[in-house]
This record gives sequence, C-alpha cells and structure tokens, in this order.
Amino acid sequence: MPAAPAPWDAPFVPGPVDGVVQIPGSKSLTNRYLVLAALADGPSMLRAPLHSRDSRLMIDALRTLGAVVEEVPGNGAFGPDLRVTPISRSSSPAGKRIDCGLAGTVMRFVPPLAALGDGPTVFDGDPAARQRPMGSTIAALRELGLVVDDGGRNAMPFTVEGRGAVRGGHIVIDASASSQFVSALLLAGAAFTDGLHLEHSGPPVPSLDHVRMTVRVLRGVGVEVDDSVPNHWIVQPGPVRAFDVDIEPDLSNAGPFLAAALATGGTVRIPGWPAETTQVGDQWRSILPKLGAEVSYVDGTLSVSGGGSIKAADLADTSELAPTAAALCALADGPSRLSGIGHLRGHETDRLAALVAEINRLGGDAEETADGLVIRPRPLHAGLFRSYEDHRMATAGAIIGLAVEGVQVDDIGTTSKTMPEFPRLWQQLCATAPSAAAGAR
Ligand SMILES: O=C(O)C1=C[C@@H](OP(=O)(O)O)[C@@H](O)[C@H](O)C1
Ligand SMILES: C=C(OP(=O)(O)O)C(=O)O
Repeated sequence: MPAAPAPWDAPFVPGPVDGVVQIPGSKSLTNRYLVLAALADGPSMLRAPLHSRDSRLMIDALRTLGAVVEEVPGNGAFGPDLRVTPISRSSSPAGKRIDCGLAGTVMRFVPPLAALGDGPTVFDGDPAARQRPMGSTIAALRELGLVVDDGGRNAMPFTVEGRGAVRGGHIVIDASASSQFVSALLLAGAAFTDGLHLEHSGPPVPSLDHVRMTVRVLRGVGVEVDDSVPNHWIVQPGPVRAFDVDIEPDLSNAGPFLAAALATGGTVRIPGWPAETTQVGDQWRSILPKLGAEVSYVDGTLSVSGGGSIKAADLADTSELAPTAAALCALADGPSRLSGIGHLRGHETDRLAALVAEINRLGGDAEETADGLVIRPRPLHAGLFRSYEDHRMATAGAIIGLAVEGVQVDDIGTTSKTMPEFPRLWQQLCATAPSAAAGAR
C-alpha cells in the first residue's frame, strides 16, 4: 500500500489576490472527443487537450480497444496535442482489461465501445469506483442484447462480451443517477447498426448540461441527433466524421480560482474563456454575482472581483460546480442552500456527506437535505480537511484555507484527476496577494 501523502498547508491569504490564471483543457470535452475519435472514419486531432489522470485512463482504455493515440507537439501550454487513429474493425485485441480509475467518463463511456468490438472486456477501477452507480450502463447493454457478467453486483468489476456489432434500436433506461449514462450511449449510437432511440424513464436526469454538450459535440462531427422530445434522444446510424478540434479550457476547474477572488476580496482573470460553450462551468458567470462578485467578460477574458464579504445564496442544479460553491457558502454572510444535487452522493465520493463532515470539522454548520445542502455561517477554525480521493473536495479545502488560517488538505495530489497543475497554479495565484508573505506558512 502506498504511504499516505503528507498533508498540504493551504495558503492562507488575508489580502486580495490579483492574478491571471490560464486553465488546462476540459475533461468533459477531451474525453468525449477521444471517444468519438476512436469511432471516426479517419484520424483526428485534439489540440490543447487535458492531460490528467482521467484523460490518461481514457487514452489507455481506447488503446486497449485498438485505437492508436499519439502525442504530437502543439501550442497548448499544458502538454502535447493528440492524434487518434480509430479502432480498426478488423483488429480485435485479446485479454482486454480496462482500468477506469475513478473516472465516470471512462466507466460509462467506454463499455458501449467494448460492446462494438469482439470478445470479452473487463472493466474495473479504484475501490471507490466500485461504489459508483453503474447499473444503468449494465442494464442498457443487456437491453441491447449483450451479455454482461457483473457477478450480480450491478457495479464494477464487470465483463462485457463484445459481438463485433450492436444492432441498437429503442431502449429505455433510468438515468436519474448520472447524465453520463445518457451521454455514453449517445456517443456510441451512430455506430450501432440501426442507430439508437434512447428513452429515459425515472426521476429527472441530473447534469443535463452535460447531455447537451454530448449532443452538440456529436452534431459537430456529422452525427444526426434528435433531442426535440424531453427524455428521448434519437441518433441516426452513420459515420462519425474525423475532426480537428481545439479543446476549450475546463471552466469547472476555473471555479476554485474564480472563487479565490471572492474569498480574498481580490480579482482573478481567466483568458481563453469561450464566448459560447456547452460547459456547465459557464454558469460561474451567473452563480458568482449571486455570491457577491462582480463579473465581466472582455475580449475572451473572464474577470471576477470580490468585495468585502461573500453573500449567501440559494443555488440550484450546480452539478459538478457544487463543491466549489459550497466552499464559498461556508464563508458567506448568511445561510445558503444548494439544491438539485442529490446525485452527488454517487460522485467520486458521497459529496454531500463529505462536504458536511469537512465543513463541520472546521467548526461550520452544514447539513444535508434530500437533494442538497444547507450551509449556515459560523466562524471556522484551523484543521484538516479530508479530500476522500475527490479532486473537488481537495480544491474546496484550498478555497476555505484562503480565508481560514491553519487549514490543511490531506491529499492535494488528488487534483491530478482533472488538473495536475492545481497546486502550482494555486501557489502562483496566492503569491499575487500583497500580504502573501505574511499569510504563507
Ligand atoms: O459527462 C460528463 O463529462 C460529466 C457529467 C456529469 O456527471 P453526472 O451526471 O454524474 O453529474 C459531471 O458531474 C461529471 O463531472 C462530468
Ligand atoms: C463528477 C465528476 O467526475 P466524473 O467524470 O468522474 O463523474 C467531477 O469531475 O466532478
């Protein structure tokens, strides 16, 4: 067993930060385009992609299924571009085992691709990944006529028996635990012989922005998708056109840096912010003003400035932005409520339980509701903030540590899931505060 990492002293920054932060590529876009490149009708290019644990796991998974992924020099600030030669229908690697790590995009998006290949593919991941909901993927593949051996667990590990082709057609799933169940099937649907008519039945699909992203990305590579009827998606069979794309910066991962402007009463600018995007992180533009920030967008740069205090707010459907928002609410001047995020109980960890435990460990007053959190103001104190192998818990601890002296994060390295550069970029931003020297420990 690897030794536990040393706790990380979160920089305490009592003065305003004033910095420009360049953000690495989007996880959700990188991993969608990698999947589509593996299915495409020729070689594709991803420019300025994300390089992190989740993207590496996706690359390794696609290589296991027979795609060729090469790193080629590019202009991105955070690593090479990627050239992908699709999975060849004639190649059928044997003994396929896919390590999904803790990546939802890998554990949900790759099984339908394995179904299109020949022979068995085993899916497994981190111990925490075995807790994540997978039942709708397993049920969908069975409804599509495939044999999936999950040992009765309804979770990983499981084996998908590929038969070289998937007929497709109309299937009904319950995607209330994760939007990724929908995205996964849509991404592969054009490669099914009859295409796909996917119907969702059950409580609402969460994180619908991510499904809209999938639909937009598919249309961009020539796949016909009809999403005009709620809870129905129809994907026509046909080729996925090879492509050459620039990956946008990850706007969800921009969140903690923007939050630093509020937590310190400073200003943070993010260049390369897309004018128009399907990323859920674009919601920072509407969320942060509710928390008291001034937000402006000029020439592709988003600027966020904080004032004297953080305002309490009621925020709905914040999806993967919720841990960052919760950290700000723990520093706010009144009670805040986060709703529509019950499915976060099935994320990297049970994020609602984890946020309540860690905010309260520092003296805060947070409570779970059926579908979210209530966070009331209370002075916080020094202590250890546990990350539960969850990158967004680790960054939530870093945000609180800006305003509360003596916070440590137990495993800041877990940010490598989607942003290995986090500790370096955070230190750089913190060093822009005039009082940084006084605050650094
Ligand atoms: O499709 C995607 O890229 C994602 C969808 C969302 O999953 P859920 O619907 O499970 O929240 C999101 O939280 C996750 O970080 C990324
Ligand atoms: C929920 C998340 O990740 P995953 O893609 O593993 O579901 C996340 O990044 O917040």
